[in-house]
Amino acid sequence: MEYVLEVKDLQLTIQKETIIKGISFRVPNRKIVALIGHNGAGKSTTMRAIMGWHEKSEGEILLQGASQDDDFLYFKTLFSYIPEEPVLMPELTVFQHFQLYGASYQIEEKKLQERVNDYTRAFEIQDKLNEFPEALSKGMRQKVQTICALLPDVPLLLIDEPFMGLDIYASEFLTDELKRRNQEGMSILLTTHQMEKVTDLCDEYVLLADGHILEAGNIEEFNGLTRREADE
Ligand SMILES: Nc1ncnc2c1ncn2[C@@H]1O[C@H](COP(=O)(O)OP(=O)(O)OP(=O)(O)O)[C@@H](O)[C@H]1O
Repeated sequence: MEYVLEVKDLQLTIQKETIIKGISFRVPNRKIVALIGHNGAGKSTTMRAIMGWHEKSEGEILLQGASQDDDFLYFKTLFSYIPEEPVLMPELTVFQHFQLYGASYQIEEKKLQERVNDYTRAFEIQDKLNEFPEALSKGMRQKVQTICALLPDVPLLLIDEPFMGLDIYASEFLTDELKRRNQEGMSILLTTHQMEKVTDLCDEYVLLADGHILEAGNIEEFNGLTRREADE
């Protein structure tokens, strides 16, 4: 199969307002695709629709050919997600979050332990394993969430503003790690407002504006975002 993700004619309505207005795009195998656009363009809503957090009103979403509508439990094993805002569970410690991800993605114990060690060291939170989220700074919570999503070997990683809130070292490590995991075969769909990350990391882009796709193509063809006034 040539594409890991296929979004076909996706339409989504929230409180009677159509937010996503019939978009189609694909993420090819082993590629990094940027979903870009101004605030409110519909990037996070599209991400949430792919994950099944928002019910779509029309269209189809396929991961490795498996439809979101057919076997959602299986569909969910094919991606992991870094949300824009960390959503950790207050009653679980940092390490328990990692164990939960290990169990839900059936990660082998030795591999889980290795990845937890490597990532907590790289993100400089190895001394926080027994802390609860409330004792962490926002950036540290973001790091925990990021590590959770990086633990499994999934075909597709979805990341919404991955660099926001991370310090410079963490941001550089994450950039390199995304490149490395991509080399190993993981495809990535990410949103970011940091255009230098788009050109550094991504192979292709999809430019959203007001719930439509304005342009899409190879990253070499990307000319940057015009000012919002110029779009209207
Ligand atoms: N739960 C909701 N209820 C009502 N409107 C919503 C909801 N979620 C999103 N919207 C609206 O949908 C539109 C798209 O929002 P979305 O968060 O997808 O944009 P975005 O491109 O991710 O923006 P940003 O760059 O600011 O994160 C906005 O007009 C927003 O107000």
